Formats: sequence, structure tokens, C-alpha cells
Amino acid sequence: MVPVATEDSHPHSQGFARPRILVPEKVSPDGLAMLTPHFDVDNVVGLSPEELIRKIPLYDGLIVRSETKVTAAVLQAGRKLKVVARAGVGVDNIDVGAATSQGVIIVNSPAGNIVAAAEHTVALLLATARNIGRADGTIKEGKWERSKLVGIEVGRKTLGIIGLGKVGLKVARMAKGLGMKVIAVDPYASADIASQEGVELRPSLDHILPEVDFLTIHTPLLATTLDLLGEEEFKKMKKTARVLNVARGGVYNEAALLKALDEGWIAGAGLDVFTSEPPTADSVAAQLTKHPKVVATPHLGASTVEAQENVSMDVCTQVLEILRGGHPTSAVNAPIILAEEYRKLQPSVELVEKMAKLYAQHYVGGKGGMMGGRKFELIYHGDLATMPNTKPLFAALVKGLLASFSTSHVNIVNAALIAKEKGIIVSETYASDTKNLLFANMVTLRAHSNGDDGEPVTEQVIEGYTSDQRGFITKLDRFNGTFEPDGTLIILHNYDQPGKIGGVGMVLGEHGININSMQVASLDPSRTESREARKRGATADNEALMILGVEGTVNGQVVEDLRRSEGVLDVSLVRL
Ligand SMILES: NC(=O)C1=CN([C@@H]2O[C@H](COP(=O)(O)OP(=O)(O)OC[C@H]3O[C@@H](n4cnc5c(N)ncnc54)[C@H](O)[C@@H]3O)[C@@H](O)[C@H]2O)C=CC1
Ligand SMILES: O=C(O)C(=O)COP(=O)(O)O
Repeated sequence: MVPVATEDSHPHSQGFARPRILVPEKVSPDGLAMLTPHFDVDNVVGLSPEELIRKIPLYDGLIVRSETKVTAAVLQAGRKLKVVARAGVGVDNIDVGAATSQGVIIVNSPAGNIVAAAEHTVALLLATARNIGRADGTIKEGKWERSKLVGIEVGRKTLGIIGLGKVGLKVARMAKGLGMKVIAVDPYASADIASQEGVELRPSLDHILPEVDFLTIHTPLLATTLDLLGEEEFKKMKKTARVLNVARGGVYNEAALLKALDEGWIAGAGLDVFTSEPPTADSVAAQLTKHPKVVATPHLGASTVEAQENVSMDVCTQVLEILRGGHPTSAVNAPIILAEEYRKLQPSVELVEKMAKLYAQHYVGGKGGMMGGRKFELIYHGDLATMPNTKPLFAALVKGLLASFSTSHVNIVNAALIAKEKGIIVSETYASDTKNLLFANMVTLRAHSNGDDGEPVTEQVIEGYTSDQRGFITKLDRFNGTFEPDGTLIILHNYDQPGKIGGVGMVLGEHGININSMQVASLDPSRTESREARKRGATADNEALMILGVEGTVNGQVVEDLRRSEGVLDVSLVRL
């Protein structure tokens, strides 16, 4: 069992806290066990909406099923929240829009419980056909009612399916196995797949309603599917027809359904889901659950041991990934990046973030520069230029640029929005220069900004590549030289004269700073001088950059002392 903790008793509430995850519903321990070695997981069931809002500010992650309403207020209170995981399919209990604008990633398990949902649909199909609910109820009361409970067969009958998605298709296959004819409506379904499964796709509801003996609906609950079937539609059906709902309460208008049953427009219903769960006393939903023509279950579609293990593993894997800085495999509000793609992109994602941090600290930070209004171009070369999804690289750029200027939590969900808010303009170019490339994954960052006089545009360039999961920078503006962007770097712009290294070493030694690595980048022979360099008259081939990887406390005084050293033109301190 996962340990339960309250905010007061929490073992980490005093010191450095590990990320915390709140699980306010019953979620299978299989997945949670993956999280407990890394995070503090609090499985606290039965929180009221107010209690949830009070608790949520402490948490980095939230894992829910269908009972917890993740409202805009909950998301707003969850200042640390990075991910909300839905251990299941439907996210209609989560305010996805509010999450997106706050950069909170919503993940779900799109396929973990679809077999369970389809099997439950078939269970309700047979239960409504054979009066299983009433038979069970009366026999438990000591009655032996046979003549009142004569059912119908499903074989050779027609099943109508609205929504031929993952669950709908599985139901179709099972129904075919029961010898049923299956017809369906789904504006987005593949006609090929439908015909392969022996399902007739029809153009509209009117083309199935009069014909079906059973009707089942498997769409998500959306504005377009709310009240999809009302009085008018029920009246078009056979009086012997039975309807099923293992999707969401509200796709059938509940009041219309109650009337259709009472008036005898249809013969029965098998219902797993309701507009309020549990149905509030005297609500239409409550009346439906008690109706003699209804077989009702308390939202059990996904409640099998197997489905719960699947969804728990699916979402916990993603939560682990996200809270460690990686990407989900099935984000509801973020571009999906496949695991395979992720492995290929991740080193470049790290490189781009570091290039952006380097840019921000070397060219902007400490120089009174403004990030807003700058234009950036990310140019992908070689294999990178063929990646179908470069959104993570775009996000890495925004994250790196803002890291030293803002506490905004940038991710692939909100990167474009935040860049826009900060006035940063980013474009992406997929270069076709595969020939003569030294490395398979190269990326160039070009920045355009206003010069010191606020007028024409100066361009800075940072170029790099990844190899063997490591990132390297090969070009910094007019200078070529390869170095690994890692740790604390001092970048010295100096005249390329003998004795320079010794002088710099002495200054650093006086401050007790060790040099771990050193690279000299020399002027690119094919360069064109920047406008500033031209202004300085520094067109001779006697400039260089010295990039020092250092260890120790590098404060403003160190930078000042280095700047005063002879032959040094400029110094910047970069922490990556
Ligand atoms: N009762 C339960 O415990 C469970 C319920 N569900 C619910 O089942 C539903 C379906 O899930 P999946 O099959 O995984 O979704 P899916 O996304 O694979 O399929 C939904 C299908 O509905 C179609 N659709 C959307 N609007 C439509 C419309 N107006 N008319 C006809 N078709 C329309 C879509 O084109 C899509 O093919 C979801 O609402 C989900 O929450 C899923 C699992 C368990
Ligand atoms: O996955 C879905 O959409 C479901 O409806 C399952 O809901 P549950 O996780 O059982 O509360």
C-alpha cells in the first residue's frame, strides 16, 4: 500500500522536499510503486473540492480518475503542478484549457482500459436483452419470476454504434462474434477499417436509428456530443430497441431518455455513466438508475484488475518521465513525441537549451540587454532537419532564453504562448544542406537584435552538434572552436597574443578558482565582421575567444579582475 501522509505530518515538509504527487482516488499500486522511490506519493482518497484546493499547492503532480474535478481553481492553486495524469481515457473532468495556459501537461492512458470498456458494454448489452438485473434482484428477494423476465436474443439483431473509435471498434468485433449485424456513424472513422471489420458506416444518425435493435455510443463528451440523442431521436427508434451508455453521462439527454422509457418509445437501457456521479438524490440520473427498464452500474466500465494495472502503469511512467524533465508519450494538451523520436531528439533538446542559455548570458545578461523584441532562427541540419516534430527543440530554446530572466515554467505545451508573451520571435528552418556536413545532428541558432544605438540589426550565431548523446558548440559568433557547454564557463574575448593564458591563469589562481578545461576559438576565416567589430576597427586576425571550464566561486570581482587584464577585450560568465 502506498504510504499516506498529510501536509503536517509529511516527513519532508521541513527540509528539501522531493517532488510530491497527490493521488486522490483509488489507482492501482502497480504504477505508483514506480514513483515512490523518486517522489513522495500521497494517496488520500475522499477529499472535498475545498480540501483539494487547500492541499494542491504542495504538489508537483496529480493523478486522478473520473471522480476528481480538476477545475481551473484547482489548477490555479496548484502553483507547483507540472503534470495532471488521468488514469484512464476521458479528460472531461479536467479543465484542459486552464491547464494548457498554465503549462501543466495533461496525460492519459488512451488504450489501457478499452477492452474493459468494450466488455462492459457487451455485459450491459446481454444484461438488457435478458433482464439480468431484475432477475438477480427478484431472486435475491426470494421470488422465482420466469414468465415476467422473458428476454430477446442478440444474434442476428442489429447493433448501431455511434463513435467507431477504439472502444467502438472493439465492441463491433465482439458484437460480430455474437452474430450481430453492426452499423455505425462516425464522421472521422476510416471506411476501410470499418469494412474490414464487417461494419457498415452510415452517413448520419437518421440512417441508423430506425433500424437498430440495440444502440451504443462511444464518443467522448464534447460540446458537439452533449445531448446527441434527445426526444426526437428516441422517437425515431423501434419500440423494442435498447440503448447502452458506457461513454459519458450526457451524450443521451437524460430527461429525454427517462421519458422515452416511461412512454415506451424504446424498451430498455443499460447505463454505466451519468451526468452526476454518484447521481444526486431525486435527480433524473437517480431516477434512471432505479427505473425497472434500466440495468445500471456505477461507472464500472474501466473497473477491471487488468485495466487498472494498465492505466496505472501508463500514466505513472509518464509522470516519472515528466517530473524528471522528459516528455510524455500521450499528452492530451501537448504535441505527442514518440518514444523513438524522443531518444533521437533528447541530446539536441539539451544542446539547444544550453545554446539559448549561453546566448542569454553571454550576449544579453550583464550587458543590460533586453530579450523581448529579439528574433531567433533555429536552423536544423542533417538528420535533425528531417525530424517530423521539432516542437521540443523550439520549447528548449524558449526555456533556455528565459531561464535567467523569468520563473516561467516553460515546456512543450506553453512554449509558443510564453515566447509570444515575452515578445520573443522564433522561427524554425529545416536546411537541406546534407552534403558536406561533419555531423549528423547539427543546429544553428541565429539571433537578430537591435545594436547599441537601438538601430540596425546585429546578428549573432551559435552553432553546435550532438554525437554519442553529448552536445558540443563549434561556433560562437565569428569564432570557431569546439567545446562542451557544461558547468561554469568563463568566456574571454582577447587579443590573440603570447602569454595570455598565463595571465588569466594567475588571476584565477589568486581567487582560488581551478581551471578544468580550456579551449581557444579562433576567428572564422570565412567570417564577415559584425557591425560592432567593424565599429571597433577589430578587423585584424588577432582576436580570439578563450573558453574556460572552471570550478570554484566566480563572483563579480573575478570577472572585473579578468576584464582589467592586459589584452582582454571582454569577459562573460556563463552557468549552464
Ligand atoms: N465507462 C467507462 O469506464 C469508460 C468510458 N470510456 C469513454 O469511452 C469514450 C470513447 O473512448 P475511445 O473509444 O477510447 O475514444 P476514441 O477517441 O478512440 O473514439 C471516439 C470516437 O468518437 C467519434 N466521434 C466524435 N464525435 C462524434 C459524433 N458526433 N458522432 C459520431 N462519432 C463521433 C470520433 O471520431 C472517434 O472515432 C470516451 O468518452 C471515454 O471516456 C472509456 C473507457 C472507460
Ligand atoms: O477512462 C475513462 O474514460 C473512464 O471513464 C474510466 O473512469 P474511471 O477511471 O474508472 O473513473
